[in-house]
Amino acid sequence: MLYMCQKTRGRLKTEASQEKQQEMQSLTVPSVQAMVAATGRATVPPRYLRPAEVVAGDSEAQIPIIDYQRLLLELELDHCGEESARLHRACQDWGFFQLINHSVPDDVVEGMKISIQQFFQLPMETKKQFALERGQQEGYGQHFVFSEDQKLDWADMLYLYTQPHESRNTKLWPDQPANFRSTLDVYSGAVKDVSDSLLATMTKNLGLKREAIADKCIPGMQSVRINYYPPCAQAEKVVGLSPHSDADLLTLVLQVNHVQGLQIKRNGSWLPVKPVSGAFLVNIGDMFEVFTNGRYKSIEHRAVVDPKEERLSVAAFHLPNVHAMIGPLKEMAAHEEDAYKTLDHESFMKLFYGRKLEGKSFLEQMKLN
Ligand SMILES: O=C(O)CCC(=O)C(=O)O
Ligand SMILES: [Fe+2]
Repeated sequence: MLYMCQKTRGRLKTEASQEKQQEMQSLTVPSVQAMVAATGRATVPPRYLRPAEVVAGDSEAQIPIIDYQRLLLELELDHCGEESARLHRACQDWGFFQLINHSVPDDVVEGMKISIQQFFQLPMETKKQFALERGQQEGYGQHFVFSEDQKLDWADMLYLYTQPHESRNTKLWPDQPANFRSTLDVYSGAVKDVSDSLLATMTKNLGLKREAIADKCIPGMQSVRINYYPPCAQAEKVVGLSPHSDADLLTLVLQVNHVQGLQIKRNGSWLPVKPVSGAFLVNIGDMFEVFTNGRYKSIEHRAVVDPKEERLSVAAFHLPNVHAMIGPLKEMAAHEEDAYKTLDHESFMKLFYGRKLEGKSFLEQMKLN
Protein backbone atom coordinates (compact mmCIF):
# COMPACT_ATOMS: atom_id res chain seq x y z
CA MET A 1 0.00 0.00 0.00
CA LEU A 2 1.08 3.49 -0.66
CA TYR A 3 2.10 5.92 2.00
CA MET A 4 4.97 7.93 0.65
CA CYS A 5 4.78 10.50 -2.10
CA GLN A 6 7.69 11.63 -4.22
CA LYS A 7 8.12 14.80 -2.18
CA THR A 8 8.30 12.80 1.03
CA ARG A 9 10.92 10.48 -0.40
CA GLY A 10 13.26 13.41 -0.81
CA ARG A 11 12.77 14.44 2.78
CA LEU A 12 14.07 11.27 4.38
CA LYS A 13 17.42 12.72 5.23
CA THR A 14 17.30 13.56 8.89
CA GLU A 15 18.51 11.08 11.45
CA ALA A 16 15.16 10.93 13.19
CA SER A 17 13.28 10.06 10.08
CA GLN A 18 15.90 7.49 9.08
CA GLU A 19 15.50 5.82 12.45
CA LYS A 20 11.74 5.78 12.01
CA GLN A 21 12.10 4.25 8.59
CA GLN A 22 14.30 1.50 9.94
CA GLU A 23 11.82 0.75 12.71
CA MET A 24 9.05 0.09 10.24
CA GLN A 25 11.24 -1.59 7.67
CA SER A 26 10.39 -5.22 7.10
CA LEU A 27 13.26 -7.68 7.52
CA THR A 28 14.55 -9.28 4.34
CA VAL A 29 13.46 -12.88 3.86
CA PRO A 30 14.47 -15.47 1.27
CA SER A 31 12.49 -15.83 -1.94
CA VAL A 32 10.08 -18.74 -1.56
CA GLN A 33 10.11 -19.29 -5.30
CA ALA A 34 13.91 -19.67 -5.29
CA MET A 35 13.75 -21.99 -2.28
CA VAL A 36 11.18 -24.21 -4.01
CA ALA A 37 13.27 -24.24 -7.20
CA ALA A 38 16.37 -25.27 -5.23
CA THR A 39 14.87 -27.79 -2.80
CA GLY A 40 11.53 -28.89 -4.25
CA ARG A 41 8.03 -28.10 -3.04
CA ALA A 42 8.12 -30.80 -0.32
CA THR A 43 10.78 -28.99 1.74
CA VAL A 44 9.13 -26.62 4.18
CA PRO A 45 11.37 -24.91 6.76
CA PRO A 46 9.76 -24.63 10.22
CA ARG A 47 9.37 -20.84 9.88
CA TYR A 48 6.62 -21.43 7.32
CA LEU A 49 4.75 -24.22 9.14
CA ARG A 50 1.48 -23.38 10.87
CA PRO A 51 -0.76 -25.71 12.86
CA ALA A 52 -2.78 -27.71 10.28
CA GLU A 53 -6.19 -26.65 11.63
CA VAL A 54 -5.25 -23.00 11.11
CA VAL A 55 -5.21 -23.46 7.36
CA ALA A 56 -8.48 -25.41 6.99
CA GLY A 57 -11.26 -23.67 4.98
CA ASP A 58 -15.00 -24.15 5.11
CA SER A 59 -17.60 -24.36 2.36
CA GLU A 60 -17.36 -22.08 -0.66
CA ALA A 61 -18.56 -18.51 -0.22
CA GLN A 62 -21.26 -17.26 -2.57
CA ILE A 63 -20.24 -13.66 -2.33
CA PRO A 64 -22.49 -11.09 -4.03
CA ILE A 65 -22.02 -10.39 -7.73
CA ILE A 66 -22.35 -6.81 -8.91
CA ASP A 67 -22.79 -5.73 -12.52
CA TYR A 68 -20.61 -2.70 -13.24
CA GLN A 69 -22.41 -1.62 -16.42
CA ARG A 70 -25.72 -1.46 -14.58
CA LEU A 71 -24.11 0.58 -11.83
CA LEU A 72 -22.65 3.00 -14.37
CA LEU A 73 -26.02 3.47 -16.00
CA GLU A 74 -27.61 4.26 -12.67
CA LEU A 75 -24.78 6.63 -11.84
CA GLU A 76 -25.18 8.45 -15.18
CA LEU A 77 -28.94 8.78 -14.66
CA ASP A 78 -28.23 10.01 -11.14
CA HIS A 79 -30.60 7.34 -9.96
CA CYS A 80 -30.14 4.94 -7.02
CA GLY A 81 -31.54 1.86 -8.70
CA GLU A 82 -31.54 -1.86 -8.05
CA GLU A 83 -27.87 -2.46 -8.74
CA SER A 84 -26.78 0.42 -6.48
CA ALA A 85 -28.99 -1.03 -3.75
CA ARG A 86 -27.38 -4.46 -4.26
CA LEU A 87 -23.96 -2.83 -3.99
CA HIS A 88 -24.99 -1.12 -0.75
CA ARG A 89 -26.13 -4.44 0.74
CA ALA A 90 -22.93 -6.15 -0.44
CA CYS A 91 -20.83 -3.46 1.25
CA GLN A 92 -22.83 -3.59 4.46
CA ASP A 93 -23.32 -7.34 4.77
CA TRP A 94 -20.18 -8.74 3.15
CA GLY A 95 -17.53 -6.08 2.58
CA PHE A 96 -16.63 -8.16 -0.44
CA PHE A 97 -18.13 -8.72 -3.90
CA GLN A 98 -17.28 -9.86 -7.41
CA LEU A 99 -17.52 -7.20 -10.08
CA ILE A 100 -18.62 -8.44 -13.50
CA ASN A 101 -18.92 -6.50 -16.77
CA HIS A 102 -16.27 -4.04 -15.69
CA SER A 103 -14.72 -1.65 -18.18
CA VAL A 104 -11.11 -2.87 -18.17
CA PRO A 105 -10.68 -4.31 -21.68
CA ASP A 106 -10.00 -8.06 -21.95
CA ASP A 107 -6.76 -7.52 -23.84
CA VAL A 108 -5.46 -5.25 -21.06
CA VAL A 109 -6.32 -7.82 -18.40
CA GLU A 110 -4.82 -10.65 -20.44
CA GLY A 111 -1.69 -8.57 -21.18
CA MET A 112 -1.29 -7.92 -17.47
CA LYS A 113 -1.64 -11.59 -16.62
CA ILE A 114 0.97 -12.63 -19.19
CA SER A 115 3.44 -9.91 -18.14
CA ILE A 116 3.19 -10.94 -14.50
CA GLN A 117 3.67 -14.61 -15.22
CA GLN A 118 6.67 -13.82 -17.39
CA PHE A 119 8.18 -11.57 -14.74
CA PHE A 120 8.13 -14.32 -12.13
CA GLN A 121 9.68 -16.75 -14.62
CA LEU A 122 12.75 -14.51 -14.99
CA PRO A 123 16.02 -15.63 -13.38
CA MET A 124 16.37 -14.58 -9.73
CA GLU A 125 19.29 -12.31 -10.59
CA THR A 126 17.05 -10.30 -12.93
CA LYS A 127 14.17 -10.08 -10.47
CA LYS A 128 16.58 -8.93 -7.78
CA GLN A 129 17.36 -5.82 -9.81
CA PHE A 130 13.94 -4.63 -8.65
CA ALA A 131 14.36 -5.68 -5.02
CA LEU A 132 12.82 -3.72 -2.15
CA GLU A 133 15.23 -1.01 -1.08
CA ARG A 134 16.00 -0.37 2.56
CA GLY A 135 13.58 2.14 4.02
CA GLN A 136 11.19 1.83 1.06
CA GLN A 137 8.05 -0.16 0.49
CA GLU A 138 8.34 -0.65 -3.24
CA GLY A 139 9.97 -3.50 -5.07
CA TYR A 140 10.35 -7.25 -5.25
CA GLY A 141 10.51 -9.08 -1.92
CA GLN A 142 8.22 -9.29 1.08
CA HIS A 143 6.59 -6.93 3.60
CA PHE A 144 5.52 -7.18 7.24
CA VAL A 145 8.37 -9.25 8.75
CA PHE A 146 9.66 -7.80 12.03
CA SER A 147 11.25 -10.62 14.00
CA GLU A 148 13.39 -13.68 13.36
CA ASP A 149 10.82 -15.99 14.92
CA GLN A 150 7.78 -14.64 13.08
CA LYS A 151 5.98 -17.19 10.88
CA LEU A 152 6.50 -16.43 7.21
CA ASP A 153 4.13 -16.45 4.27
CA TRP A 154 4.60 -18.90 1.41
CA ALA A 155 4.90 -16.20 -1.24
CA ASP A 156 7.00 -13.54 -2.94
CA MET A 157 5.60 -10.25 -4.12
CA LEU A 158 6.27 -7.20 -6.24
CA TYR A 159 4.85 -3.98 -4.87
CA LEU A 160 4.70 -0.75 -6.89
CA TYR A 161 3.13 2.69 -6.67
CA THR A 162 1.10 3.23 -9.80
CA GLN A 163 -1.03 6.40 -9.39
CA PRO A 164 -0.61 9.31 -9.55
CA HIS A 165 2.16 9.18 -12.15
CA GLU A 166 4.46 11.36 -10.01
CA SER A 167 4.50 8.70 -7.30
CA ARG A 168 6.04 6.12 -9.63
CA ASN A 169 9.56 4.94 -9.06
CA THR A 170 10.08 3.62 -12.56
CA LYS A 171 13.53 2.33 -11.62
CA LEU A 172 11.67 -0.42 -9.79
CA TRP A 173 9.19 -1.09 -12.61
CA PRO A 174 10.53 -4.21 -14.35
CA ASP A 175 11.74 -3.58 -17.89
CA GLN A 176 11.37 -7.30 -18.59
CA PRO A 177 9.22 -8.67 -20.09
CA ALA A 178 9.49 -5.85 -22.61
CA ASN A 179 5.91 -4.60 -22.31
CA PHE A 180 5.59 -4.90 -18.53
CA ARG A 181 5.70 -1.14 -17.91
CA SER A 182 3.31 -0.10 -20.67
CA THR A 183 0.88 -2.88 -19.69
CA LEU A 184 0.93 -1.91 -16.02
CA ASP A 185 0.51 1.75 -16.96
CA VAL A 186 -2.66 1.06 -18.97
CA TYR A 187 -3.99 -1.52 -16.49
CA SER A 188 -3.52 0.77 -13.51
CA GLY A 189 -5.36 3.67 -15.17
CA ALA A 190 -8.27 1.48 -16.27
CA VAL A 191 -8.62 -0.14 -12.84
CA LYS A 192 -8.47 3.26 -11.14
CA ASP A 193 -11.39 4.45 -13.32
CA VAL A 194 -13.44 1.46 -12.15
CA SER A 195 -12.54 2.15 -8.53
CA ASP A 196 -13.46 5.86 -8.91
CA SER A 197 -16.91 4.96 -10.26
CA LEU A 198 -17.48 2.39 -7.52
CA LEU A 199 -16.50 4.96 -4.91
CA ALA A 200 -18.88 7.49 -6.47
CA THR A 201 -21.80 5.04 -6.17
CA MET A 202 -20.79 3.97 -2.70
CA THR A 203 -20.55 7.62 -1.56
CA LYS A 204 -24.02 8.22 -2.93
CA ASN A 205 -25.38 5.04 -1.35
CA LEU A 206 -24.24 6.38 2.00
CA GLY A 207 -26.17 9.58 1.41
CA LEU A 208 -22.97 11.61 1.16
CA LYS A 209 -21.85 14.26 -1.28
CA ARG A 210 -19.12 13.23 -3.74
CA GLU A 211 -16.51 15.34 -1.97
CA ALA A 212 -16.91 13.32 1.22
CA ILE A 213 -15.14 10.25 -0.19
CA ALA A 214 -15.12 9.90 -3.98
CA ASP A 215 -13.54 13.28 -4.70
CA LYS A 216 -10.77 12.65 -2.19
CA CYS A 217 -9.55 10.08 -4.70
CA ILE A 218 -9.26 12.54 -7.57
CA PRO A 219 -6.35 12.55 -7.85
CA GLY A 220 -6.09 9.61 -5.49
CA MET A 221 -3.38 7.09 -4.95
CA GLN A 222 -3.10 3.57 -6.20
CA SER A 223 -0.53 0.87 -5.61
CA VAL A 224 -0.37 -2.72 -6.77
CA ARG A 225 0.77 -5.78 -4.95
CA ILE A 226 1.54 -8.63 -7.30
CA ASN A 227 1.50 -11.90 -5.37
CA TYR A 228 3.29 -15.07 -6.40
CA TYR A 229 2.43 -18.19 -4.40
CA PRO A 230 4.62 -21.20 -5.30
CA PRO A 231 3.14 -24.69 -4.89
CA CYS A 232 3.80 -26.46 -1.60
CA ALA A 233 3.46 -30.21 -1.01
CA GLN A 234 2.43 -29.39 2.57
CA ALA A 235 -0.04 -26.76 1.43
CA GLU A 236 -2.36 -27.52 4.35
CA LYS A 237 0.39 -26.39 6.75
CA VAL A 238 1.40 -23.07 5.19
CA VAL A 239 -0.33 -19.78 4.47
CA GLY A 240 0.32 -17.79 1.28
CA LEU A 241 -0.77 -14.45 2.71
CA SER A 242 -1.51 -14.07 6.43
CA PRO A 243 -5.00 -13.07 7.55
CA HIS A 244 -5.38 -9.32 7.22
CA SER A 245 -7.63 -6.52 6.13
CA ASP A 246 -6.35 -4.06 3.55
CA ALA A 247 -5.48 -0.59 4.81
CA ASP A 248 -6.92 1.26 1.81
CA LEU A 249 -10.40 2.39 0.79
CA LEU A 250 -11.12 -0.14 -1.92
CA THR A 251 -9.13 -3.06 -3.32
CA LEU A 252 -9.67 -4.67 -6.72
CA VAL A 253 -8.08 -8.10 -6.99
CA LEU A 254 -7.39 -9.89 -10.24
CA GLN A 255 -7.06 -13.64 -10.10
CA VAL A 256 -4.27 -14.35 -12.62
CA ASN A 257 -4.47 -18.09 -13.29
CA HIS A 258 -7.06 -20.82 -12.59
CA VAL A 259 -5.67 -21.72 -9.14
CA GLN A 260 -7.92 -20.51 -6.33
CA GLY A 261 -6.72 -19.51 -2.90
CA LEU A 262 -8.49 -16.43 -1.58
CA GLN A 263 -10.53 -16.98 1.57
CA ILE A 264 -12.65 -14.53 3.54
CA LYS A 265 -13.56 -14.63 7.22
CA ARG A 266 -17.28 -14.69 7.77
CA ASN A 267 -19.06 -15.50 11.02
CA GLY A 268 -15.84 -16.96 12.38
CA SER A 269 -15.18 -19.34 9.43
CA TRP A 270 -12.83 -19.16 6.48
CA LEU A 271 -14.78 -19.27 3.24
CA PRO A 272 -12.91 -20.02 0.00
CA VAL A 273 -13.94 -17.65 -2.80
CA LYS A 274 -14.57 -19.05 -6.25
CA PRO A 275 -13.75 -16.25 -8.69
CA VAL A 276 -16.17 -15.73 -11.56
CA SER A 277 -14.26 -15.71 -14.83
CA GLY A 278 -13.34 -12.16 -15.88
CA ALA A 279 -14.55 -10.58 -12.62
CA PHE A 280 -12.61 -8.47 -10.14
CA LEU A 281 -12.82 -9.39 -6.48
CA VAL A 282 -13.51 -6.16 -4.67
CA ASN A 283 -13.19 -5.52 -0.96
CA ILE A 284 -13.67 -2.68 1.47
CA GLY A 285 -10.49 -1.56 3.22
CA ASP A 286 -9.76 -0.12 6.66
CA MET A 287 -9.86 3.50 5.50
CA PHE A 288 -13.43 3.02 4.37
CA GLU A 289 -14.35 1.55 7.72
CA VAL A 290 -12.78 4.56 9.47
CA PHE A 291 -14.38 7.14 7.14
CA THR A 292 -17.84 5.62 7.65
CA ASN A 293 -17.34 5.23 11.39
CA GLY A 294 -17.83 1.48 10.98
CA ARG A 295 -20.88 1.56 8.68
CA TYR A 296 -18.97 -0.32 5.95
CA LYS A 297 -16.45 -2.71 7.49
CA SER A 298 -13.19 -3.96 6.04
CA ILE A 299 -13.13 -7.70 5.81
CA GLU A 300 -10.45 -10.08 7.00
CA HIS A 301 -9.08 -12.31 4.26
CA ARG A 302 -6.06 -14.46 3.47
CA ALA A 303 -4.60 -16.60 0.70
CA VAL A 304 -3.81 -20.29 0.88
CA VAL A 305 -1.59 -22.17 -1.56
CA ASP A 306 -1.96 -25.15 -3.85
CA PRO A 307 -0.05 -28.44 -3.41
CA LYS A 308 0.90 -28.71 -7.10
CA GLU A 309 0.49 -25.44 -8.92
CA GLU A 310 1.63 -21.87 -8.53
CA ARG A 311 -0.96 -19.17 -7.95
CA LEU A 312 -0.75 -15.47 -8.84
CA SER A 313 -2.91 -12.48 -8.06
CA VAL A 314 -2.77 -8.70 -8.43
CA ALA A 315 -4.29 -6.50 -5.76
CA ALA A 316 -4.81 -2.85 -6.73
CA PHE A 317 -5.20 -0.67 -3.63
CA HIS A 318 -7.02 2.67 -3.85
CA LEU A 319 -6.44 5.44 -1.39
CA PRO A 320 -7.38 9.09 -1.07
CA ASN A 321 -4.86 11.74 -2.00
CA VAL A 322 -1.89 12.27 0.29
CA HIS A 323 -3.44 15.37 1.96
CA ALA A 324 -6.62 13.61 3.07
CA MET A 325 -7.09 13.12 6.79
CA ILE A 326 -8.14 9.60 7.74
CA GLY A 327 -10.85 9.68 10.37
CA PRO A 328 -14.62 9.38 10.75
CA LEU A 329 -16.37 11.78 8.37
CA LYS A 330 -18.35 14.40 10.23
CA GLU A 331 -21.36 13.61 8.03
CA MET A 332 -21.24 9.97 9.17
CA ALA A 333 -20.62 10.56 12.82
CA ALA A 334 -22.85 13.62 13.31
CA HIS A 335 -25.20 11.88 15.72
CA GLU A 336 -22.80 9.38 17.19
CA GLU A 337 -19.41 9.28 18.85
CA ASP A 338 -16.32 8.82 16.69
CA ALA A 339 -15.33 5.18 16.95
CA TYR A 340 -11.88 5.76 15.41
CA LYS A 341 -9.01 8.20 15.74
CA THR A 342 -8.13 10.66 13.01
CA LEU A 343 -4.63 10.55 11.53
CA ASP A 344 -2.97 12.11 8.55
CA HIS A 345 -2.56 9.84 5.56
CA GLU A 346 1.15 9.20 5.98
CA SER A 347 0.92 8.41 9.71
CA PHE A 348 -1.94 6.01 9.04
CA MET A 349 0.10 4.10 6.46
CA LYS A 350 3.22 4.07 8.64
CA LEU A 351 1.20 2.49 11.39
CA PHE A 352 -0.04 -0.14 8.96
CA TYR A 353 3.41 -0.98 7.65
CA GLY A 354 5.03 -0.96 11.06
CA ARG A 355 3.62 -4.28 12.28
CA LYS A 356 3.03 -7.81 11.09
CA LEU A 357 -0.18 -8.71 9.31
CA GLU A 358 -2.54 -10.17 11.87
CA GLY A 359 -6.25 -10.10 11.13
CA LYS A 360 -7.72 -6.69 11.84
CA SER A 361 -5.24 -5.91 14.62
CA PHE A 362 -3.97 -2.80 12.83
CA LEU A 363 -7.43 -1.23 12.90
CA GLU A 364 -7.73 -2.02 16.61
CA GLN A 365 -5.04 0.63 17.15
CA MET A 366 -7.23 3.19 15.40
CA LYS A 367 -10.22 2.46 17.61
CA LEU A 368 -11.21 4.88 20.36
CA ASN A 369 -12.30 3.19 23.63
O1 LIG B 1 -4.05 -13.42 -3.45
C1 LIG B 1 -5.17 -13.00 -3.22
O2 LIG B 1 -6.19 -13.45 -3.76
C2 LIG B 1 -5.39 -11.89 -2.22
C3 LIG B 1 -4.32 -10.86 -2.19
C4 LIG B 1 -4.49 -9.87 -1.08
O3 LIG B 1 -5.34 -9.99 -0.24
C5 LIG B 1 -3.57 -8.71 -0.98
O4 LIG B 1 -2.60 -8.62 -1.77
O5 LIG B 1 -3.81 -7.86 -0.10
FE1 LIG C 1 -5.57 -8.17 0.95
